[in-house]
Amino acid sequence: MNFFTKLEEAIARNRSLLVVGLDPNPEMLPKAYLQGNPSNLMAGLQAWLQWIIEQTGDRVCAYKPTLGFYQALGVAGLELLDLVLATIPSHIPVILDAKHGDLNTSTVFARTIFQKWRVDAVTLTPYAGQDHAAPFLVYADKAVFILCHTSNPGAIALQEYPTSDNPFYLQVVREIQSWGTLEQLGLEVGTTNPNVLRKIRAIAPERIILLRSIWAEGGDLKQILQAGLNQTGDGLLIPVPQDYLAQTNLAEAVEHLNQEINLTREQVIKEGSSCQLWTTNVCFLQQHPHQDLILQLFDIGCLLFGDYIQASGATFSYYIDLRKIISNPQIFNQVLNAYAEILQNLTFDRIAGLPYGALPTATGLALNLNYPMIFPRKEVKAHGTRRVIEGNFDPGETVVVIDDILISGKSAIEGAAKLESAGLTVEDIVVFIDHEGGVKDRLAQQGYRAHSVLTISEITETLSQAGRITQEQYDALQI
Ligand SMILES: O=C(O)c1cc(=O)[nH]c(=O)n1[C@@H]1O[C@H](COP(=O)(O)O)[C@@H](O)[C@H]1O
Repeated sequence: MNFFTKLEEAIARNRSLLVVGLDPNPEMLPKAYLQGNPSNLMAGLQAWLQWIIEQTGDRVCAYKPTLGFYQALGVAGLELLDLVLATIPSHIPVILDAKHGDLNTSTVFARTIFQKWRVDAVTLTPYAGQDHAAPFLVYADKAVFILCHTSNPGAIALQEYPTSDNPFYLQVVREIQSWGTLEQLGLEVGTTNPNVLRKIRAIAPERIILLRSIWAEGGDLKQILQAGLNQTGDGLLIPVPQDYLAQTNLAEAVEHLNQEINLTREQVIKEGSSCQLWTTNVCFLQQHPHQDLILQLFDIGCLLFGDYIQASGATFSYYIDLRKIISNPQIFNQVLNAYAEILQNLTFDRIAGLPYGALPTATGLALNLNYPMIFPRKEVKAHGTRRVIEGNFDPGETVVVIDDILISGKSAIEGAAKLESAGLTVEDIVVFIDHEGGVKDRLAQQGYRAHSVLTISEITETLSQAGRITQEQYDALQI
Protein backbone atom coordinates (compact mmCIF):
# COMPACT_ATOMS: atom_id res chain seq x y z
CA MET A 1 0.00 0.00 0.00
CA ASN A 2 1.40 3.42 -0.87
CA PHE A 3 2.17 6.08 1.72
CA PHE A 4 -0.74 8.32 0.79
CA THR A 5 -3.34 5.56 1.01
CA LYS A 6 -1.86 4.28 4.25
CA LEU A 7 -1.98 7.79 5.68
CA GLU A 8 -5.55 8.39 4.51
CA GLU A 9 -6.64 5.10 6.04
CA ALA A 10 -4.89 5.90 9.33
CA ILE A 11 -6.54 9.35 9.38
CA ALA A 12 -9.95 7.79 8.76
CA ARG A 13 -9.48 4.88 11.18
CA ASN A 14 -8.24 6.98 14.12
CA ARG A 15 -10.08 10.15 13.03
CA SER A 16 -6.90 12.01 13.67
CA LEU A 17 -4.44 14.33 11.96
CA LEU A 18 -2.00 14.03 14.85
CA VAL A 19 1.59 12.91 14.46
CA VAL A 20 3.77 11.87 17.39
CA GLY A 21 7.52 12.37 17.38
CA LEU A 22 9.40 9.30 18.64
CA ASP A 23 12.65 10.90 19.70
CA PRO A 24 15.06 9.30 22.18
CA ASN A 25 16.09 12.65 23.57
CA PRO A 26 17.77 12.01 26.95
CA GLU A 27 16.87 15.52 28.06
CA MET A 28 13.16 14.82 27.64
CA LEU A 29 13.18 11.33 29.20
CA PRO A 30 10.96 11.34 32.30
CA LYS A 31 13.16 10.61 35.33
CA ALA A 32 11.05 7.60 36.39
CA TYR A 33 12.44 5.65 33.40
CA LEU A 34 16.02 5.91 34.75
CA GLN A 35 15.04 4.39 38.10
CA GLY A 36 17.68 6.53 39.77
CA ASN A 37 20.49 5.06 37.67
CA PRO A 38 21.86 7.01 34.66
CA SER A 39 23.28 3.81 33.16
CA ASN A 40 19.70 2.72 32.51
CA LEU A 41 19.52 5.35 29.74
CA MET A 42 19.05 3.10 26.66
CA ALA A 43 16.59 0.77 28.39
CA GLY A 44 14.76 3.80 29.76
CA LEU A 45 14.51 5.45 26.35
CA GLN A 46 13.24 2.24 24.79
CA ALA A 47 10.60 1.71 27.49
CA TRP A 48 9.48 5.33 27.20
CA LEU A 49 9.11 5.24 23.40
CA GLN A 50 7.24 1.92 23.57
CA TRP A 51 4.89 3.38 26.15
CA ILE A 52 4.27 6.42 23.89
CA ILE A 53 3.34 4.09 21.02
CA GLU A 54 1.00 2.05 23.24
CA GLN A 55 -0.73 5.18 24.47
CA THR A 56 -1.16 6.79 21.06
CA GLY A 57 -1.49 3.90 18.55
CA ASP A 58 -5.21 4.47 18.06
CA ARG A 59 -5.10 8.25 18.33
CA VAL A 60 -2.61 9.36 15.69
CA CYS A 61 -2.23 9.06 11.92
CA ALA A 62 1.59 8.83 11.75
CA TYR A 63 4.78 8.54 13.78
CA LYS A 64 7.84 10.64 13.17
CA PRO A 65 11.17 9.44 14.57
CA THR A 66 13.96 12.02 14.23
CA LEU A 67 17.03 10.25 12.88
CA GLY A 68 19.47 12.71 14.52
CA PHE A 69 18.45 11.69 18.04
CA TYR A 70 19.11 8.02 17.25
CA GLN A 71 22.44 8.76 15.53
CA ALA A 72 23.55 10.82 18.51
CA LEU A 73 23.32 7.67 20.65
CA GLY A 74 25.76 5.82 18.36
CA VAL A 75 25.37 2.14 17.44
CA ALA A 76 23.00 1.58 20.35
CA GLY A 77 20.83 4.39 18.98
CA LEU A 78 20.46 2.74 15.57
CA GLU A 79 19.60 -0.56 17.30
CA LEU A 80 17.00 1.34 19.26
CA LEU A 81 15.58 2.76 16.02
CA ASP A 82 15.16 -0.81 14.73
CA LEU A 83 13.25 -1.78 17.87
CA VAL A 84 11.06 1.32 17.74
CA LEU A 85 10.21 0.78 14.05
CA ALA A 86 9.28 -2.82 14.83
CA THR A 87 6.96 -1.67 17.63
CA ILE A 88 4.94 0.76 15.49
CA PRO A 89 1.68 -0.88 14.30
CA SER A 90 2.08 -1.75 10.62
CA HIS A 91 -1.03 0.22 9.56
CA ILE A 92 0.38 3.52 10.84
CA PRO A 93 2.81 5.26 8.47
CA VAL A 94 6.27 6.27 9.64
CA ILE A 95 7.84 9.53 8.51
CA LEU A 96 11.57 9.46 9.17
CA ASP A 97 12.65 12.98 10.04
CA ALA A 98 16.13 12.98 8.50
CA LYS A 99 16.21 16.37 6.73
CA HIS A 100 18.49 14.60 4.30
CA GLY A 101 20.24 17.03 1.95
CA ASP A 102 23.26 15.31 0.45
CA LEU A 103 22.99 14.41 -3.22
CA ASN A 104 25.88 11.91 -3.18
CA THR A 105 24.34 9.73 -0.51
CA SER A 106 20.71 10.06 -1.60
CA THR A 107 20.50 6.76 -3.53
CA VAL A 108 22.06 4.58 -0.81
CA PHE A 109 20.21 6.42 1.92
CA ALA A 110 16.86 5.99 0.13
CA ARG A 111 17.56 2.26 -0.28
CA THR A 112 18.40 1.82 3.40
CA ILE A 113 15.45 3.71 4.82
CA PHE A 114 12.82 2.46 2.37
CA GLN A 115 13.97 -1.12 1.73
CA LYS A 116 15.78 -2.05 4.94
CA TRP A 117 14.07 0.07 7.57
CA ARG A 118 10.80 0.13 5.62
CA VAL A 119 9.77 3.63 6.68
CA ASP A 120 7.01 5.16 4.56
CA ALA A 121 8.29 8.70 4.09
CA VAL A 122 11.28 10.91 4.79
CA THR A 123 11.96 14.62 5.25
CA LEU A 124 14.42 16.27 2.85
CA THR A 125 15.96 19.71 2.47
CA PRO A 126 15.32 21.43 -0.88
CA TYR A 127 18.70 22.95 -1.67
CA ALA A 128 20.17 20.13 -3.76
CA GLY A 129 17.13 20.35 -6.05
CA GLN A 130 15.08 17.72 -7.81
CA ASP A 131 18.14 15.55 -8.51
CA HIS A 132 18.35 14.94 -4.80
CA ALA A 133 14.65 14.13 -4.36
CA ALA A 134 14.49 11.82 -7.41
CA PRO A 135 16.27 8.79 -5.85
CA PHE A 136 13.63 8.86 -3.10
CA LEU A 137 10.71 9.43 -5.47
CA VAL A 138 11.56 6.36 -7.58
CA TYR A 139 10.03 4.35 -4.74
CA ALA A 140 6.46 4.79 -5.97
CA ASP A 141 4.84 3.68 -2.72
CA LYS A 142 6.93 6.02 -0.56
CA ALA A 143 6.83 9.78 -0.03
CA VAL A 144 9.03 12.75 0.78
CA PHE A 145 8.33 15.91 2.75
CA ILE A 146 10.42 18.85 1.66
CA LEU A 147 11.38 21.46 4.22
CA CYS A 148 9.91 24.79 3.09
CA HIS A 149 9.87 26.94 6.19
CA THR A 150 11.17 26.78 9.77
CA SER A 151 10.21 28.84 12.78
CA ASN A 152 13.82 29.58 13.66
CA PRO A 153 14.23 33.39 13.87
CA GLY A 154 17.72 33.13 12.36
CA ALA A 155 16.23 31.56 9.23
CA ILE A 156 14.24 34.68 8.35
CA ALA A 157 17.23 36.21 6.57
CA LEU A 158 17.13 33.35 4.05
CA GLN A 159 13.45 32.41 4.01
CA GLU A 160 12.16 35.93 3.50
CA TYR A 161 14.81 36.94 0.97
CA PRO A 162 14.60 39.28 -0.92
CA THR A 163 11.44 40.71 0.72
CA SER A 164 8.74 39.43 3.01
CA ASP A 165 6.20 40.19 0.24
CA ASN A 166 8.01 37.97 -2.21
CA PRO A 167 9.78 35.51 0.05
CA PHE A 168 12.12 32.75 -1.03
CA TYR A 169 10.18 30.11 0.92
CA LEU A 170 7.20 30.56 -1.40
CA GLN A 171 9.51 30.03 -4.36
CA VAL A 172 10.56 26.75 -2.73
CA VAL A 173 6.89 25.73 -2.43
CA ARG A 174 6.23 26.62 -6.08
CA GLU A 175 9.32 24.83 -7.36
CA ILE A 176 9.09 21.55 -5.46
CA GLN A 177 5.51 20.87 -6.53
CA SER A 178 6.80 20.03 -9.99
CA TRP A 179 9.12 17.37 -8.51
CA GLY A 180 6.49 14.86 -7.44
CA THR A 181 2.79 14.04 -7.31
CA LEU A 182 0.39 14.97 -4.52
CA GLU A 183 0.64 11.40 -3.25
CA GLN A 184 4.42 11.38 -3.11
CA LEU A 185 5.51 14.87 -2.17
CA GLY A 186 4.37 16.88 0.84
CA LEU A 187 5.66 20.05 2.48
CA GLU A 188 7.23 20.51 5.89
CA VAL A 189 6.39 23.83 7.45
CA GLY A 190 7.46 25.07 10.86
CA THR A 191 5.69 28.23 11.99
CA THR A 192 3.45 29.81 14.60
CA ASN A 193 2.35 32.40 12.07
CA PRO A 194 -1.00 31.63 10.36
CA ASN A 195 -0.16 34.10 7.60
CA VAL A 196 2.84 32.04 6.52
CA LEU A 197 0.67 28.95 6.39
CA ARG A 198 -2.14 30.77 4.57
CA LYS A 199 0.28 31.91 1.83
CA ILE A 200 1.65 28.40 1.44
CA ARG A 201 -1.82 26.83 1.33
CA ALA A 202 -2.87 29.36 -1.31
CA ILE A 203 -0.19 28.18 -3.73
CA ALA A 204 -0.25 24.51 -2.71
CA PRO A 205 -3.97 23.91 -2.13
CA GLU A 206 -3.81 20.13 -2.25
CA ARG A 207 -0.45 19.21 -0.73
CA ILE A 208 -0.10 17.54 2.64
CA ILE A 209 1.66 19.88 5.03
CA LEU A 210 3.64 18.40 7.89
CA LEU A 211 3.48 21.10 10.55
CA ARG A 212 6.29 21.84 13.01
CA SER A 213 6.85 24.21 15.91
CA ILE A 214 3.22 25.31 16.12
CA TRP A 215 3.25 25.00 19.91
CA ALA A 216 5.92 27.66 20.48
CA GLU A 217 4.92 30.86 22.27
CA GLY A 218 2.50 32.95 20.26
CA GLY A 219 0.99 29.98 18.41
CA ASP A 220 -2.80 29.69 18.20
CA LEU A 221 -4.02 26.24 17.18
CA LYS A 222 -7.37 27.36 15.83
CA GLN A 223 -5.83 30.07 13.64
CA ILE A 224 -3.20 27.65 12.39
CA LEU A 225 -5.85 25.09 11.49
CA GLN A 226 -8.05 27.64 9.75
CA ALA A 227 -5.08 28.83 7.71
CA GLY A 228 -3.76 25.41 6.79
CA LEU A 229 -6.63 22.94 6.50
CA ASN A 230 -7.79 22.35 2.97
CA GLN A 231 -11.42 22.48 1.88
CA THR A 232 -12.06 18.91 2.89
CA GLY A 233 -10.87 19.55 6.44
CA ASP A 234 -7.55 17.77 6.13
CA GLY A 235 -4.20 18.23 4.39
CA LEU A 236 -2.37 18.95 7.65
CA LEU A 237 -0.30 16.65 9.84
CA ILE A 238 -0.24 18.16 13.31
CA PRO A 239 2.47 17.42 15.86
CA VAL A 240 1.52 16.35 19.38
CA PRO A 241 3.24 18.83 21.74
CA GLN A 242 6.54 17.47 23.05
CA ASP A 243 5.66 18.12 26.69
CA TYR A 244 2.61 15.79 26.43
CA LEU A 245 5.02 12.87 26.01
CA ALA A 246 6.27 13.21 29.57
CA GLN A 247 2.76 13.28 31.06
CA THR A 248 1.29 10.16 32.63
CA ASN A 249 -2.14 10.93 31.12
CA LEU A 250 -0.74 11.00 27.56
CA ALA A 251 -3.59 9.03 25.97
CA GLU A 252 -6.21 11.29 27.50
CA ALA A 253 -4.34 14.47 26.56
CA VAL A 254 -3.94 13.33 22.93
CA GLU A 255 -7.59 12.32 22.76
CA HIS A 256 -8.64 15.72 24.04
CA LEU A 257 -6.40 17.55 21.56
CA ASN A 258 -7.71 15.39 18.76
CA GLN A 259 -11.31 16.25 19.59
CA GLU A 260 -10.45 19.95 19.64
CA ILE A 261 -8.83 19.65 16.21
CA ASN A 262 -11.74 17.67 14.77
CA LEU A 263 -14.19 20.33 15.96
CA THR A 264 -12.27 22.97 14.03
CA ARG A 265 -12.08 20.67 11.01
CA GLU A 266 -15.86 20.38 11.00
CA GLN A 267 -16.24 24.16 11.28
CA VAL A 268 -13.77 24.76 8.46
CA ILE A 269 -15.70 22.38 6.22
CA LYS A 270 -19.08 23.89 7.07
CA GLU A 271 -17.84 27.41 6.46
CA GLY A 272 -15.92 26.88 3.32
CA SER A 273 -17.09 24.12 1.07
CA SER A 274 -19.74 21.80 -0.20
CA CYS A 275 -17.92 18.74 1.18
CA GLN A 276 -18.75 17.33 4.60
CA LEU A 277 -16.56 15.70 7.19
CA TRP A 278 -18.18 12.33 7.70
CA THR A 279 -17.95 10.67 11.08
CA THR A 280 -19.43 7.31 11.96
CA ASN A 281 -22.13 7.38 14.60
CA VAL A 282 -22.48 3.70 15.33
CA CYS A 283 -20.59 1.05 17.24
CA PHE A 284 -20.12 -2.26 15.46
CA LEU A 285 -19.85 -5.68 17.03
CA GLN A 286 -18.10 -7.01 13.95
CA GLN A 287 -15.99 -4.59 11.98
CA HIS A 288 -16.00 -4.77 8.19
CA PRO A 289 -12.80 -3.34 6.66
CA HIS A 290 -14.89 -1.10 4.38
CA GLN A 291 -17.66 -0.36 6.86
CA ASP A 292 -17.09 3.42 6.92
CA LEU A 293 -17.12 3.52 3.15
CA ILE A 294 -20.35 1.49 3.00
CA LEU A 295 -22.05 3.89 5.41
CA GLN A 296 -20.77 6.94 3.56
CA LEU A 297 -22.07 5.57 0.25
CA PHE A 298 -25.43 4.97 1.87
CA ASP A 299 -25.42 8.45 3.41
CA ILE A 300 -24.85 10.13 0.04
CA GLY A 301 -27.78 8.23 -1.47
CA CYS A 302 -26.15 5.42 -3.46
CA LEU A 303 -28.84 2.97 -2.36
CA LEU A 304 -32.38 3.82 -3.42
CA PHE A 305 -35.51 1.91 -2.49
CA GLY A 306 -38.54 1.68 -4.83
CA ASP A 307 -39.36 -0.24 -7.99
CA TYR A 308 -36.53 -0.03 -10.50
CA ILE A 309 -36.14 -1.78 -13.84
CA GLN A 310 -32.67 -3.27 -14.21
CA ALA A 311 -30.38 -3.52 -17.25
CA SER A 312 -31.46 -7.16 -17.48
CA GLY A 313 -35.15 -6.16 -17.70
CA ALA A 314 -35.97 -7.52 -14.24
CA THR A 315 -37.57 -5.25 -11.61
CA PHE A 316 -35.88 -4.91 -8.19
CA SER A 317 -37.22 -3.03 -5.19
CA TYR A 318 -33.94 -1.08 -4.93
CA TYR A 319 -31.34 0.51 -7.16
CA ILE A 320 -27.63 0.92 -6.49
CA ASP A 321 -26.43 4.19 -7.94
CA LEU A 322 -22.66 4.42 -7.70
CA ARG A 323 -22.53 7.34 -10.11
CA LYS A 324 -22.98 9.69 -7.14
CA ILE A 325 -19.46 9.05 -5.84
CA ILE A 326 -17.96 11.49 -8.34
CA SER A 327 -19.57 14.41 -6.53
CA ASN A 328 -17.76 13.68 -3.28
CA PRO A 329 -13.97 13.70 -3.69
CA GLN A 330 -13.29 12.08 -0.31
CA ILE A 331 -15.53 9.12 -1.02
CA PHE A 332 -14.41 8.90 -4.63
CA ASN A 333 -10.82 8.66 -3.49
CA GLN A 334 -11.64 5.86 -1.04
CA VAL A 335 -13.48 3.97 -3.78
CA LEU A 336 -10.48 4.35 -6.10
CA ASN A 337 -8.13 3.07 -3.39
CA ALA A 338 -10.32 0.03 -2.86
CA TYR A 339 -10.26 -0.80 -6.60
CA ALA A 340 -6.50 -0.11 -6.70
CA GLU A 341 -5.84 -2.70 -4.00
CA ILE A 342 -7.34 -5.34 -6.29
CA LEU A 343 -5.67 -4.03 -9.45
CA GLN A 344 -2.21 -4.13 -7.96
CA ASN A 345 -2.36 -7.92 -7.87
CA LEU A 346 -3.39 -8.25 -11.53
CA THR A 347 -1.34 -8.19 -14.72
CA PHE A 348 -2.53 -6.01 -17.60
CA ASP A 349 -1.38 -3.42 -20.13
CA ARG A 350 -4.35 -1.04 -20.11
CA ILE A 351 -7.40 -0.14 -18.10
CA ALA A 352 -10.77 -0.25 -19.89
CA GLY A 353 -13.74 1.50 -18.26
CA LEU A 354 -17.29 0.50 -19.21
CA PRO A 355 -19.53 3.48 -19.99
CA TYR A 356 -20.98 5.42 -18.42
CA GLY A 357 -20.93 4.53 -14.75
CA ALA A 358 -17.36 3.27 -14.57
CA LEU A 359 -15.68 5.87 -16.80
CA PRO A 360 -14.78 8.32 -14.00
CA THR A 361 -13.50 5.43 -11.88
CA ALA A 362 -11.40 4.01 -14.70
CA THR A 363 -10.01 7.50 -15.36
CA GLY A 364 -9.10 7.95 -11.70
CA LEU A 365 -7.41 4.55 -11.61
CA ALA A 366 -5.51 5.21 -14.84
CA LEU A 367 -4.17 8.45 -13.36
CA ASN A 368 -3.43 7.10 -9.89
CA LEU A 369 -1.79 3.88 -11.07
CA ASN A 370 -0.22 5.38 -14.18
CA TYR A 371 -1.77 3.03 -16.75
CA PRO A 372 -3.10 4.01 -20.18
CA MET A 373 -6.87 3.90 -20.48
CA ILE A 374 -9.35 3.04 -23.22
CA PHE A 375 -13.10 2.51 -23.31
CA PRO A 376 -15.51 0.67 -25.59
CA ARG A 377 -18.30 3.02 -26.71
CA LYS A 378 -21.84 2.21 -25.71
CA GLU A 379 -23.15 3.41 -29.05
CA VAL A 380 -21.01 4.12 -32.10
CA LYS A 381 -21.36 7.65 -33.49
CA ALA A 382 -22.66 8.02 -37.03
CA HIS A 383 -20.11 10.76 -37.66
CA GLY A 384 -16.48 11.52 -36.80
CA THR A 385 -14.12 8.57 -36.37
CA ARG A 386 -16.95 6.05 -35.75
CA ARG A 387 -14.69 4.19 -33.40
CA VAL A 388 -15.98 1.35 -31.25
CA ILE A 389 -13.10 1.79 -28.85
CA GLU A 390 -11.79 5.20 -27.78
CA GLY A 391 -8.12 5.66 -26.94
CA ASN A 392 -4.99 4.11 -28.40
CA PHE A 393 -4.07 0.45 -28.03
CA ASP A 394 -2.28 -2.37 -29.83
CA PRO A 395 -4.11 -5.60 -30.65
CA GLY A 396 -2.78 -8.42 -28.48
CA GLU A 397 -2.59 -6.28 -25.35
CA THR A 398 -4.32 -7.35 -22.16
CA VAL A 399 -6.88 -5.01 -20.63
CA VAL A 400 -8.48 -5.11 -17.21
CA VAL A 401 -12.17 -4.20 -17.39
CA ILE A 402 -13.55 -1.80 -14.77
CA ASP A 403 -17.29 -1.66 -14.09
CA ASP A 404 -19.33 -0.47 -11.13
CA ILE A 405 -21.60 -3.42 -10.37
CA LEU A 406 -22.22 -6.95 -11.60
CA ILE A 407 -25.85 -7.96 -11.52
CA SER A 408 -26.58 -10.39 -14.35
CA GLY A 409 -23.09 -9.84 -15.78
CA LYS A 410 -24.55 -8.93 -19.20
CA SER A 411 -23.02 -5.43 -19.39
CA ALA A 412 -19.55 -6.65 -18.41
CA ILE A 413 -19.65 -9.56 -20.86
CA GLU A 414 -20.82 -7.30 -23.70
CA GLY A 415 -18.13 -4.72 -22.89
CA ALA A 416 -15.42 -7.39 -22.77
CA ALA A 417 -16.66 -8.82 -26.08
CA LYS A 418 -16.30 -5.42 -27.81
CA LEU A 419 -12.73 -5.16 -26.55
CA GLU A 420 -11.94 -8.71 -27.65
CA SER A 421 -13.38 -8.12 -31.11
CA ALA A 422 -10.71 -5.39 -31.48
CA GLY A 423 -7.98 -7.95 -30.78
CA LEU A 424 -7.55 -7.21 -27.08
CA THR A 425 -7.39 -9.87 -24.37
CA VAL A 426 -9.66 -9.65 -21.33
CA GLU A 427 -8.90 -11.87 -18.36
CA ASP A 428 -9.96 -9.84 -15.34
CA ILE A 429 -13.10 -7.80 -14.64
CA VAL A 430 -13.03 -5.63 -11.51
CA VAL A 431 -16.19 -4.14 -10.04
CA PHE A 432 -17.10 -2.34 -6.87
CA ILE A 433 -20.15 -4.45 -6.02
CA ASP A 434 -20.81 -8.11 -6.67
CA HIS A 435 -24.57 -8.58 -6.61
CA GLU A 436 -23.92 -12.29 -6.02
CA GLY A 437 -26.49 -14.85 -7.12
CA GLY A 438 -23.80 -16.70 -9.05
CA VAL A 439 -22.81 -13.82 -11.36
CA LYS A 440 -19.08 -14.40 -10.81
CA ASP A 441 -19.51 -18.05 -11.84
CA ARG A 442 -21.38 -16.90 -14.94
CA LEU A 443 -18.40 -14.75 -15.87
CA ALA A 444 -16.00 -17.59 -15.10
CA GLN A 445 -17.93 -19.76 -17.57
CA GLN A 446 -17.20 -17.10 -20.20
CA GLY A 447 -13.48 -17.23 -19.29
CA TYR A 448 -13.30 -14.10 -17.09
CA ARG A 449 -12.02 -13.77 -13.53
CA ALA A 450 -14.33 -11.38 -11.68
CA HIS A 451 -13.11 -9.42 -8.66
CA SER A 452 -15.16 -7.16 -6.41
CA VAL A 453 -14.51 -4.77 -3.54
CA LEU A 454 -17.81 -5.60 -1.80
CA THR A 455 -20.65 -8.06 -2.03
CA ILE A 456 -24.27 -7.04 -1.72
CA SER A 457 -24.59 -9.16 1.45
CA GLU A 458 -21.66 -7.38 3.12
CA ILE A 459 -23.37 -4.08 2.37
CA THR A 460 -26.73 -5.30 3.62
CA GLU A 461 -25.29 -6.66 6.88
CA THR A 462 -23.28 -3.51 7.58
CA LEU A 463 -26.24 -1.21 6.94
CA SER A 464 -28.49 -3.37 9.06
CA GLN A 465 -26.04 -3.50 11.98
CA ALA A 466 -25.66 0.27 11.77
CA GLY A 467 -29.43 0.72 11.90
CA ARG A 468 -29.44 2.50 8.54
CA ILE A 469 -32.09 0.24 6.97
CA THR A 470 -35.41 -1.16 8.16
CA GLN A 471 -36.21 -4.86 8.36
CA GLU A 472 -38.36 -4.46 5.24
CA GLN A 473 -35.46 -2.90 3.34
CA TYR A 474 -33.13 -5.58 4.68
CA ASP A 475 -35.50 -8.24 3.34
CA ALA A 476 -35.74 -6.46 -0.04
CA LEU A 477 -31.98 -6.65 -0.37
CA GLN A 478 -31.88 -10.43 0.16
CA ILE A 479 -31.28 -12.02 -3.20
O1 LIG B 1 -29.17 -1.20 -14.73
C1 LIG B 1 -28.98 -2.02 -13.82
O2 LIG B 1 -29.44 -3.17 -13.82
C2 LIG B 1 -28.31 -1.57 -12.63
C3 LIG B 1 -28.97 -1.76 -11.44
C4 LIG B 1 -28.49 -1.20 -10.26
O3 LIG B 1 -29.09 -1.34 -9.16
N1 LIG B 1 -27.34 -0.52 -10.33
C5 LIG B 1 -26.66 -0.35 -11.51
O4 LIG B 1 -25.67 0.36 -11.47
N2 LIG B 1 -27.10 -0.92 -12.65
C6 LIG B 1 -26.33 -0.89 -13.95
O5 LIG B 1 -26.35 -2.20 -14.45
C7 LIG B 1 -25.09 -2.74 -14.83
C8 LIG B 1 -24.90 -4.11 -14.31
O6 LIG B 1 -25.99 -4.93 -14.66
P1 LIG B 1 -25.77 -6.32 -15.41
O7 LIG B 1 -25.46 -6.00 -16.82
O8 LIG B 1 -27.08 -7.01 -15.22
O9 LIG B 1 -24.63 -7.01 -14.69
C9 LIG B 1 -24.08 -1.83 -14.24
O10 LIG B 1 -23.09 -1.56 -15.17
C10 LIG B 1 -24.86 -0.57 -13.86
O11 LIG B 1 -24.58 0.44 -14.79
